[in-house]
Amino acid sequence: MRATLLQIDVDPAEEPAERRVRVAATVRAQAGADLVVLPELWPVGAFAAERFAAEAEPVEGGPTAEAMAAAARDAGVWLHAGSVVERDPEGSLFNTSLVFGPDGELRGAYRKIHRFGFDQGEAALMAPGERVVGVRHPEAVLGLATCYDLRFPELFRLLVDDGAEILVVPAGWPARRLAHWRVLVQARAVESQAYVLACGTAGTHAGVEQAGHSMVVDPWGTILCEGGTGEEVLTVDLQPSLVASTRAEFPVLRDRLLGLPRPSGPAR
Ligand SMILES: NC(=O)CCC(=O)C(=O)O
Repeated sequence: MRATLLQIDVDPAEEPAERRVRVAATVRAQAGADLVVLPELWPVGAFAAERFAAEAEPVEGGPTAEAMAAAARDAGVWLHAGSVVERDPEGSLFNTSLVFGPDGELRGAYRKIHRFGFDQGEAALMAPGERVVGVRHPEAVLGLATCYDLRFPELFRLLVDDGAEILVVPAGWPARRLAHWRVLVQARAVESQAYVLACGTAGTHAGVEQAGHSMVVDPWGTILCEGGTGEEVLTVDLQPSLVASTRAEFPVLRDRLLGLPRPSGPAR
């Protein structure tokens, strides 16, 4: 199974509409891939909070969704189109990831559950998602998470319990916390015994330098590829059967002790 991560440079000098055209052309150039992955909020930038409301769009029929559906169809690829600022019919905003099949049909949408910003930016402007989302790709079950979600292993446990074999994580991660990113991506792969495809943005927008360093990690925790800091296309071959064989040979997930009582008082 060939996976391609498109690490996109979010340059504020390029308008979202121009970026959509450029990214759609890059997706079209990936014919032959089994899965193409884009980063979090690449049309506007994950930290460009002042533009979220103006760039918000519906999940179906919005400019990013339309452009990505057409690009997936033209290339004949499964496309995790990263995320967009979604505006729902009631006017609430969400950070929503979209997955399209090779026919251009929307196969899954995930609203980011953990919003970043500690009461500012995304956390102040967007509503949280409330649903754990998996998508059945012909080769493996995809488990969806977004950026800051990486810090919440309990979400990944739920994804694994729902059958996820490839965890797909679009991100807009700052360079300042690159060390966290690398550890967290690897940790989610090791504890889940799953592939992690973590696709970040490059460049600097809203004064926040992006880490880049998109990564693919296998179920044993081995880093199969890692990007640099600029715009980049990373292609890697995955072996989905490795998920089941790793879980069978080293059955750590089987040893989970569920239902432990919560501590009844402070530890002494
Ligand atoms: N876009 C994000 O979710 C950023 C997350 C982040 O910067 C962090 O967890 O650190």
